[in-house]
Amino acid sequence: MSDDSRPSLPGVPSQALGSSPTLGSSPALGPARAGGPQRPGATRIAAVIPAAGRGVRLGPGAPKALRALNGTPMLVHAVRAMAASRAVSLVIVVAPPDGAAEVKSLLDAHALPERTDFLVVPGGDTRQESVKLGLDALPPEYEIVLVHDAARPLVPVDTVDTVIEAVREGAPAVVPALPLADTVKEVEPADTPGEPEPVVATPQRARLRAVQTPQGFDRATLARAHETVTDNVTDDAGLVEQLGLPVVVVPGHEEAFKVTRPLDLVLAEAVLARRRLNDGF
Ligand SMILES: Nc1ccn([C@@H]2O[C@H](COP(=O)(O)OP(=O)(O)OP(=O)(O)O)[C@@H](O)[C@H]2O)c(=O)n1
Ligand SMILES: C[C@](O)(CO)[C@H](O)COP(=O)(O)O
Repeated sequence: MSDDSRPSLPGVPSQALGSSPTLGSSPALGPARAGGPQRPGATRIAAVIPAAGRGVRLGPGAPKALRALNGTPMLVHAVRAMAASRAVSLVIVVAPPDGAAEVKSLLDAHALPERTDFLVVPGGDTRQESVKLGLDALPPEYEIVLVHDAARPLVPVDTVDTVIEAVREGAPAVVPALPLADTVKEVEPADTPGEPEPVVATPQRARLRAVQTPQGFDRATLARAHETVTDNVTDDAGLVEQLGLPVVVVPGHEEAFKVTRPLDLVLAEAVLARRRLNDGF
């Protein structure tokens, strides 16, 4: 059991809405709990969390989003990171296609903020497809949407709020990013793994940024990008770039790193331990 499972916290169990095929054509929009009080006219902001990946690079085991960090599933950390922003009133979790019910139960069993609504929908074969499925479940009144990897469970709330602020100020797409520590080479990829790869170019490092999530969007722009761009790209802002629209960069955070390989789990647990120390627990 995770270190913070709370099977019967008031207000928690009904939030995560299952999207099992038995629930009909709009399963994700089942009996949503009404969100917390909204200022009349306030812009509604939702976060979509693609969590349907297998985590092949992390090695054998449960789907990556369900792996524990300090006893709590990575996905729960990521959901809490989005819900930590008071501006976010809905979180849509895109679950492994065969695991939506399990994800719903998982969210039911963990304490999540009362003011936020939660939906669970099944994902697709690629991250891009999963994000699109999450967007399809977004109720019409949401005007700003964040897309956040479940695999970046420790992003601080200040980073989330910085992204939101830049979208509110009018940017159609916003990415948090950090300068690179390593020099990057462009190579001619080898046909066989392990074969030498000739260097083609050395991009100027000062012009490069490592991009994180949450990425923030004007909802209509992101929906259009997902509907019209057919190339498979590795992040959502890349789709918006292909529409010819500007993408704004704001400062990322080193704790927003992506848990991709086994060593990243070690780092994530160390970050959590440091937070506990700093919080005096
Ligand atoms: N079909 C997919 C593939 C990925 N993702 C999500 O996209 C995020 C970033 O992807 P990545 O870190 O590459 O996760 P995996 O695809 O699980 O990792 P791997 O490539 O090692 O299998 C993750 O939160 C992952 O769950 C998703 O929702 N649907
Ligand atoms: C979206 C992303 O996290 C930005 O860095 C990244 O592109 C996801 O890549 P992945 O290969 O799906 O992990």
